Amino acid sequence: GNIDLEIQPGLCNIYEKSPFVNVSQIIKPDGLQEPISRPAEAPRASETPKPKKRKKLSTRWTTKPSCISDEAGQEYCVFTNANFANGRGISFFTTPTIAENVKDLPAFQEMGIHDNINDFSNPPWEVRNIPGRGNGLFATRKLERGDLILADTPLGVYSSDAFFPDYELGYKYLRKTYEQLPEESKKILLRTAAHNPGDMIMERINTNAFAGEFEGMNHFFLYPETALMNHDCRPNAMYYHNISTLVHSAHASRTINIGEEITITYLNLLQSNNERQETLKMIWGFDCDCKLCSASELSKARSDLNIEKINELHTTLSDWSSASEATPKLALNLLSLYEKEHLHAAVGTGHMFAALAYNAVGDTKSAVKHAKLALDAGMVSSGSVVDDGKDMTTLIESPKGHWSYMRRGSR
Ligand SMILES: C[S@@+](CC[C@H](N)C(=O)[O-])C[C@H]1O[C@@H](n2cnc3c(N)ncnc32)[C@H](O)[C@@H]1O
Repeated sequence: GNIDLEIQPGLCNIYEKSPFVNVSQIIKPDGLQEPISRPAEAPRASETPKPKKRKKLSTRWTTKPSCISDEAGQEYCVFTNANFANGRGISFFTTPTIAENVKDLPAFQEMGIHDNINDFSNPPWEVRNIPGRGNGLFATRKLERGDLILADTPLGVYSSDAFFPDYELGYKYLRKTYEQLPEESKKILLRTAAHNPGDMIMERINTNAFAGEFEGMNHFFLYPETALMNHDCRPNAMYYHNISTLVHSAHASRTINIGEEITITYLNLLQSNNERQETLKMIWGFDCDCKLCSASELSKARSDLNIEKINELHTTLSDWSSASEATPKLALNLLSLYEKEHLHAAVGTGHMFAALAYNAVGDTKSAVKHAKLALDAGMVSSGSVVDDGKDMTTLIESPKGHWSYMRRGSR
């Protein structure tokens, strides 16, 4: 299944949105990574980025693009830059317009931007093969919350529209995205799992790729090292995807002991046990036997109830209308539900809700406290770390000047 990425300025967020019909897919979104919705008119700190000095790199495609078009005449081409990310290479299968825009991204423009990325010389994990789940990553060093697990760039970025008009032809072009990569990268790509027989590249996209909107169209991103992580419904790692650098990174969301498997979630965790298990079976072809999936019926029912409450609290706390029933107390309830449900990765989001809820009733002291806690947890709390982080920083600097101040009056 595809992991669904919602792309935002500078970043993209991974969670379930529009499912990709047709493609069975990749890794799924994480319901915990949704940015907190703010009132539409709220000024966003992220709207005034500082201009960066950029060193121009050569961004020529290293292979002449080859193209197909659909019935409407829309062209999709294979674009490869074998020098991308210090020689790792990258292929796109997308429209010429998008390929042109991509060249302007910091990923292609900023010298040295990938210098510490794709470095697997001394990782805090090793790959182990476990019967019934294939390869997985296991910690070889103790990791603390926030520690980097890995950061990689994609070997392929594929528009979901590119290969559907005619599968046979589409697969031929998918094959080119692979063939045109450097030899070493081809090997890395082939090491990823394909859980169904079929087209060699398509099936790897289905099993491993993240899906999301990119330059206004749905795309799949194949991150080959990220792809080594197995799923758990209460994972110990969180990931985020930076759409301007094309770097995907995973961090520990709690302490991970030596020998423990490092896991992420493939789907929105804020669903019931049955929903999650059905999706995992249907899209990734496995019966989930993680701790939560194997718990007693009673524990699962309790957990489902907590998840329902969490979803309700998200809705209430995101309501900035005059009828809003949001209070700081509800935000604290939310935080304790995350704890109870072992949704470690969500703690930052919970503090963010609390900071806003306190500030909205004029308790600036508690607001600043929670904003600081949100920032502390921030690295792993949210797909929109950049925006939310900036928002929290603004709140800490001047709670009374923040858009949320007294928005809900005093209660
Ligand atoms: C992104 S890959 C993960 C790495 C994969 N195990 C490998 O060998 O490269 C996704 C595939 O791994 C397997 N998988 C992931 N999580 C699993 C789990 N919790 N239990 C069993 N199989 C799992 C499934 O076959 C799934 O389609």
